[in-house]
Amino acid sequence: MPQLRTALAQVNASVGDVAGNSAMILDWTRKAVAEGAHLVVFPELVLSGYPVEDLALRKSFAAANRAELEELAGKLRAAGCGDALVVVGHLERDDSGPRNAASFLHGGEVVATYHKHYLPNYGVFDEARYFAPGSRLPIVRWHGLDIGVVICEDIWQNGGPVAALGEVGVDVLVCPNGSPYERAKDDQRTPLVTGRAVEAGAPMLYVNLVGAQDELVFDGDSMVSDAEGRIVARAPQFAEHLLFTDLDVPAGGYTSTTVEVDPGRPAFEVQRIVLAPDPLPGYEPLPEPPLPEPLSEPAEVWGALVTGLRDYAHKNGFRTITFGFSGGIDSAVCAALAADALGPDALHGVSLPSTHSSEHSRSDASELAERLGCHFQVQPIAEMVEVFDRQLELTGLAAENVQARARGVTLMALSNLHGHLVLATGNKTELAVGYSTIYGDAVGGFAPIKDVPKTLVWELARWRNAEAEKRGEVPPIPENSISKAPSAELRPDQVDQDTLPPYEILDVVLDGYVEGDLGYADLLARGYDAELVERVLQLVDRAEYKRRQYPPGTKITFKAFGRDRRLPITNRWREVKP
Ligand SMILES: Nc1ncnc2c1ncn2[C@@H]1O[C@H](COP(=O)(O)OP(=O)(O)OC[C@H]2O[C@@H]([n+]3cccc(C(=O)O)c3)[C@H](O)[C@@H]2O)[C@@H](O)[C@H]1O
Ligand SMILES: Nc1ncnc2c1ncn2[C@@H]1O[C@H](COP(=O)(O)OP(=O)(O)OP(=O)(O)O)[C@@H](O)[C@H]1O
Ligand SMILES: NC(=O)CC[C@H](N)C(=O)O
Repeated sequence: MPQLRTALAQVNASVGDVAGNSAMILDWTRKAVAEGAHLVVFPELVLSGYPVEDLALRKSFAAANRAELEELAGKLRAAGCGDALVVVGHLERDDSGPRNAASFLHGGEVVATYHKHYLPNYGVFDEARYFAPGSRLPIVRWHGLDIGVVICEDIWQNGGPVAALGEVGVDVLVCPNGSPYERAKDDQRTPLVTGRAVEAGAPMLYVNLVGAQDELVFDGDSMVSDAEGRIVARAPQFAEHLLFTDLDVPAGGYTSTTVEVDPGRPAFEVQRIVLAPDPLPGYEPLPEPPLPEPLSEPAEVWGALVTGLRDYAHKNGFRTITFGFSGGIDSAVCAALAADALGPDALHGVSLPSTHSSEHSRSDASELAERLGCHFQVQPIAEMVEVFDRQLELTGLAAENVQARARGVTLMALSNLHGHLVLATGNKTELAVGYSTIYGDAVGGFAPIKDVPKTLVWELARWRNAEAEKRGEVPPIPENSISKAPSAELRPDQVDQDTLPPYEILDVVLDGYVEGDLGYADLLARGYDAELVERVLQLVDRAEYKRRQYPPGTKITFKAFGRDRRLPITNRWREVKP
């Protein structure tokens, strides 16, 4: 018979909205308590939002977080939730500096606080810049069970607080997380959660944020592992969710108050808080919900891209979106994403034909709008371009790029006029090799597919159309946009493949150079053509300045351009000597 009903609140917090996040925590705790939860756990830094970046350094922000936490404890009691134990992630500051903390709230009070020990400082994370690491392990005895807490990165490193809690003995381990999505991350996450549960000898309650913050998407995927390492409950990805589990754990009682200090291992101070020493009587558990079906790879990426775009727009106050519909694959995929994220009525597509635009670019663009049921207008740019060409006597590349820039100016004017968010439609492959016009098609506020390699753009288009067919809906993307050869249409009969290697080869080489950080010799050792590798590396290195000025966009890969890959713009190092 179970003795503890737990609820994991997989919620979408907003960075900086301390009052709004607090109201959300209150609301979700009420729902959980109404369903009989004794323990409610929220994600990492849920009160401040995550990541807060340099807001962590601001004393006023840390003080507001701590004050709100204490008020929240009172509000929870006033709302009839004072008998529950609620774990809330929050920012605070003490003499050592800012802390990434999680506190236990009960009976109108903050009864114990844990400070994250391992601070991730790689990839997109900079937590050593912000937080002082903690070394105190509060263990709260609640209805006869000893409950310990660790935070996110604490389970990604060996020999830290989980090992220590395993030694002293806990009955339940809770883990609030802010773990961003990337492709195939679940292959690491699930074994980590189950492995740490086994290590601690206790069920692990892993709760992750959901929703997006700038370039990061949190996919949720909260889960519960039993002490033997079996996943017994799991929340869906990309949706808010309250995950209930009835725990049937034999209370072990603590074995020790101190942790053995191994040389080379961090020391921890165990702090015992007894709130309710006796176990609850056993009760009838809730029926166990089935584990959600894992999403297919393209469905998961699509979910991440939709979430990233929707939350960027909404959290920044945009209700509508505009960008150029060229009839090509990139703008078509961006349009399908925007329609899924904000609804077709929020999408305002614009065809911007120049003298080099083909007939199919216009017809494919209008067919896209028709299929999606979004707004659509045609704004020819030929006359604007002609004025520039004549006045500045433009030829060659300068004349080609003015077309892309006339489009950029037009779209930004429509944004100013109507308040639309402008999307830049570039994909990861183009960003890598600098295949876009700076201040031209690179303008915009958000770039939804900037971390999606071109070959994956096609795969997503085919997948999204097939999904529509399965559901008996109109496939959103015109077949011609998928099958035709990509072209910038900046001069007559131009196609991408005149100047770039075939995308199938390019993406593989880029994967080695960008994601794998391989050097020239390593790439040759993989059997790629030397001349092609040289060219690709030169293109990538030269385009750093352009990438640095590209709009933010959703991260889906292990290494996205931006925070994940920081290279100097002014840089004379060349893998291949000129
Ligand atoms: N290190 C540096 N730091 C700061 N700025 C730097 C710079 N190096 C050049 N620049 C500036 O950048 C300018 C060159 O960049 P930019 O004006 O963009 O021009 P550029 O990169 O030379 O040309 C654009 C390329 O993208 C292709 N394109 C354009 C549009 C769409 C697509 C597509 O299919 O999606 C492809 C087009 O065919 C062409 O190959 C220079 O004139 C200079 O002002
Ligand atoms: N004729 C056009 N009308 C409207 N927008 C355009 C037009 N041509 C280009 N654009 C805008 O500029 C972006 C870059 O397009 P371009 O055709 O140069 O290359 P692309 O990377 O192959 O993109 P796409 O696959 O969307 O065509 C397009 O996605 C679109 O937003
Ligand atoms: N917030 C964190 O500590 C996240 C770090 C961890 N490696 C993750 O990606 O899940």
